[in-house]
Amino acid sequence: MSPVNGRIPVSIITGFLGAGKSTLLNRILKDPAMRDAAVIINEFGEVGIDHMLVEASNDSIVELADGCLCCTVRGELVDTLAELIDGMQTGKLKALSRVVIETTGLADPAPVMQSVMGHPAIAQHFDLDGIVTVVDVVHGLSTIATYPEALKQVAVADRLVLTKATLAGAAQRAELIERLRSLNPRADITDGDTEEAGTAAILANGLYDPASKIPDVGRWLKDEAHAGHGHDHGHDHGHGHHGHHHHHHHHDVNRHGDQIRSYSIMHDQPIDPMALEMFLDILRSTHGDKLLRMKAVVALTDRPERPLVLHGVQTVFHPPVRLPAWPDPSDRRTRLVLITRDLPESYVRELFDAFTGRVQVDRPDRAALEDNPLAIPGLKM
Ligand SMILES: Nc1nc2c(ncn2[C@@H]2O[C@H](COP(=O)(O)OP(=O)(O)OP(=O)(O)O)[C@@H](O)[C@H]2O)c(=O)[nH]1
Repeated sequence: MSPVNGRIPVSIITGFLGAGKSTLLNRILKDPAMRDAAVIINEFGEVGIDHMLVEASNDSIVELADGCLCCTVRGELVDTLAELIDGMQTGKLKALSRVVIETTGLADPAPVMQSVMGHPAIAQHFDLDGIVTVVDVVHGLSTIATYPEALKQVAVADRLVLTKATLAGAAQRAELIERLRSLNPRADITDGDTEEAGTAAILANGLYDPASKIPDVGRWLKDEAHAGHGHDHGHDHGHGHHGHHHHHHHHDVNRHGDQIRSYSIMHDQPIDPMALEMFLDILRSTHGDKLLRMKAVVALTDRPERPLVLHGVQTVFHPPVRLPAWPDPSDRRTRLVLITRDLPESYVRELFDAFTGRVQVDRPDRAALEDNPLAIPGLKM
């Protein structure tokens, strides 16, 4: 793959929380055609987990050495793209064949696209080469109906990749496809479990053409162009966003309404597997519907040197996976990142503390909760 017109193709992988973006990206990165690609991963929450998982779950150390470059966005997307150009011009980076941007699950794709298409200095060097939207067959329909971001992600796609079909029925899949077609008649629809879905070819979709999309897409892009680059997307409300994450305004979780919150929990000591299981059980059974996304890398008392990776997507908890080792052996702290709707951080934190032994005055501890799960603080909210 060599850049067209001297400009570098940029592909965006988007899709709602937990749809399977990173899983797909990990597969694509194994394609030799991705050797000279740069990957930009956006995530929110003050603790990064995605970069650990992307690196850990593909043998990308080799791919990195081969020239596949992984970087986590530190500032705005535009700055990052500008840095890539600068790196190539000063010889610090070899010529890139492609850039792939994985957005957060709540990303409104319009500002991301606008960064590439609407910024003169960037557009001189990069061409938007397609938007791949990952849609989870289990949650797709309800997610599109509930979250405008999910609907936009589908409407702007050049290609839709369906995941988790084996966890859903054929009728559910057919109904989803019908809805996807009504929102986006032209996008190619690819099954995520096919070989084709895991290759670089699905990123190459020809140059982006808003005219072929439903009329709203053009309007969204115009809205973003009007909004300019320096506008304020919301306030911090004192939750969760520190340091460089202030710059992530494209992905500021607070842009998505007051009820949606992202927060993280860190823990220094290995956790008893039973305690973890009970914490998750109670969280899921009492408030699973409010848990949009949970990602965790956990040190268990049983083999703390091999962290457990947990993925919760709404009410579905995927089978946990043990990593062979910590991505960064010098930091073996447990991290949980949660994205919730109408579920306060204090509730989750107190529940976690109750099971991991950080008992507080006036709060039920683990023994009390095992006796009477209804003693959970906030349960009667
Ligand atoms: N059964 C099944 N599980 C899948 C499939 N694709 C992804 N998963 C699982 O779904 C969970 C979430 O996948 P990710 O790839 O992390 O999803 P994501 O879209 O990157 O998540 P966010 O970055 O949080 O938005 C993981 O446990 C994956 O193993 C699929 O096609 N089938």
